[in-house]
Amino acid sequence: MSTTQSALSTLFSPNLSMNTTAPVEHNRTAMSHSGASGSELLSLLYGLLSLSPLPDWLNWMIFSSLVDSFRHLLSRYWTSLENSLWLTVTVDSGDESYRWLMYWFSRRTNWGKSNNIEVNTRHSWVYDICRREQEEQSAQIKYQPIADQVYTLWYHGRYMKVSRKIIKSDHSESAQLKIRILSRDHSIVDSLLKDARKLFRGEQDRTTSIYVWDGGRMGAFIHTDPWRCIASRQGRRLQTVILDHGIKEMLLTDCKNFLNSKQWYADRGIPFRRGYLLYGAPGSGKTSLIQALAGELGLDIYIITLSRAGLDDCDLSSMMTSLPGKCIALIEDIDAALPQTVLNRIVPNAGTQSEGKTQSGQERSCQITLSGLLNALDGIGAPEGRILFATTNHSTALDAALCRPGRLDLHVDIKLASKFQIRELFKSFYHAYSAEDEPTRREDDRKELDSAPFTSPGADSAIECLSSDSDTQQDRVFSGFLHSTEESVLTKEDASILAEEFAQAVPERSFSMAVIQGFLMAYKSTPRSAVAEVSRLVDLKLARIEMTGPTSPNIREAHSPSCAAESTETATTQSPDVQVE
Ligand SMILES: Nc1ncnc2c1ncn2[C@@H]1O[C@H](COP(=O)(O)OP(=O)(O)OP(=O)(O)O)[C@@H](O)[C@H]1O
Repeated sequence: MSTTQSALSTLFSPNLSMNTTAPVEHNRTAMSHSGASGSELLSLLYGLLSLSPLPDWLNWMIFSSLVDSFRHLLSRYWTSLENSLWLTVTVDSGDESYRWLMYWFSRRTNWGKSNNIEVNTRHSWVYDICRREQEEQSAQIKYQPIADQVYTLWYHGRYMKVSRKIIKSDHSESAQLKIRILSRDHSIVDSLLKDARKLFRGEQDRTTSIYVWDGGRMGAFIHTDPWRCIASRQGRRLQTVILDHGIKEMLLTDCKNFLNSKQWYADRGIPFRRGYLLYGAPGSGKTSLIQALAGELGLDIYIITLSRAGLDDCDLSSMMTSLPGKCIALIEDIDAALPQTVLNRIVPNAGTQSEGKTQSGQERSCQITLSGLLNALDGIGAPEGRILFATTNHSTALDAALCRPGRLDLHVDIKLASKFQIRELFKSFYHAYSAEDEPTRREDDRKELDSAPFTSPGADSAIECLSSDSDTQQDRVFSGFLHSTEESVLTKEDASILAEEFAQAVPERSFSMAVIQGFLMAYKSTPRSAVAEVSRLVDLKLARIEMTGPTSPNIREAHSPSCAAESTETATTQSPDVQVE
């Protein structure tokens, strides 16, 4: 047997020994394992080549190319056969459904049984829910598929393979989920996506997640998602935010109308974005209102911290473009983050007026320019569908270009507490549903507590340390209201009567809701004392809160002249259905 013939038999079957010097008998025996068709074909080729007048080396070349083509054909045939049997779905991490599916997979019990598992706190939306469940119900933490590992599972009686691949490029990193289902029925994919979405949304509806931007980095590691979930919790109820009549309702309706108007915007070629500026004194409820609205609208909050060290226009732009389709983007204290030079043009020392929100340290590291911010808000890459909320204690410090419609469409003045707010806050402190349920016990408790002289240590010391004119700064160990641990519940009627008395005594628009809340906190167990002692609140030096925002109507149009500088841009009112006071 020639060397060529031996090589032929070796090449034909990959399972055979690559030892070309092995005896023919051995190779023949081995070949018999590769099946009758293989050996017949080999014999045929062998016969043909032995007749060939060509030299051995040429025969060998012809044969190897023939075998190669055959293999190639076979693998193509096999792939198309496989493709016809399997449905393959690939989902990129940028797509919303990626999250649904990752969450759905994290809930499959077989991840927990696998030897290779990954707990990825980066996708902390998934992780947070699991953690919360664990805390609340002692449930087991679920895991997600590790990268480059194939997992198998059954879904509705269909066999399924799942793998996750990390795709790296020079500057970015993303992930791709590949799902293969042994089925030819496309409806199984629909069903899987619907199930995953339902599970995800069902969980999401109950919570508001708060995200911060970290550029996809966590320590030295680069991750796919630049937003990190820092908290996932039940949204604050809108009823617990007490504002003057109509403000909450107006904002909620406006947000809802906006979210339902996607087609309307598309038809007119208007960018589908909406911005709100909430301005007013510190502690008047701006952040609380945004949280409550997010809960009511079922949206997550993405916090954009402009004062983040080293953040520049480029980062800001990628921050904005990486926002998901539907969310609330929140820029708190938008004035405090802008460079001093921008603010000084309008309000000298604006950066130092805000209580506790001076720009010290920030201005040095802040590399955001006004034009960078303007472009990020409604530039070419700015995402559609998002709602932007910006808060400030100095609305007059903001550049008119920033306040114009399209960037901050609606401006709402959240003022210091009105009589109505004071009354309602008082009621919410001392009236609870349980009062009706167990009137007798509560009434007894109340009588006992209220008949006692004013002894609440928290209230007493807080008032002592805050009210005395002779107090020197050095003598004070703390300032503020101590929190009383006990609480008292009044009947609805009693709560209303006392609330009225309390509201009468507190001057309107002089205190923020946060200050009044702090005061009442010290009297949790003694509502009557809160009323009796209210003059001490009024006398507080602490109450010298400077209202720096305009005192004009609560809501103003975005192109209101109260935006300090004249804008050279053309103001276009986007939504005709805005109710302007
Ligand atoms: N209108 C309100 N209704 C109910 N609680 C309020 C209201 N305003 C403020 N509070 C309470 O005061 C505290 C501070 O409120 P919040 O952070 O929402 O104020 P803010 O206006 O965002 O303040 P800042 O401008 O300093 O960020 C919270 O504990 C909140 O519960």
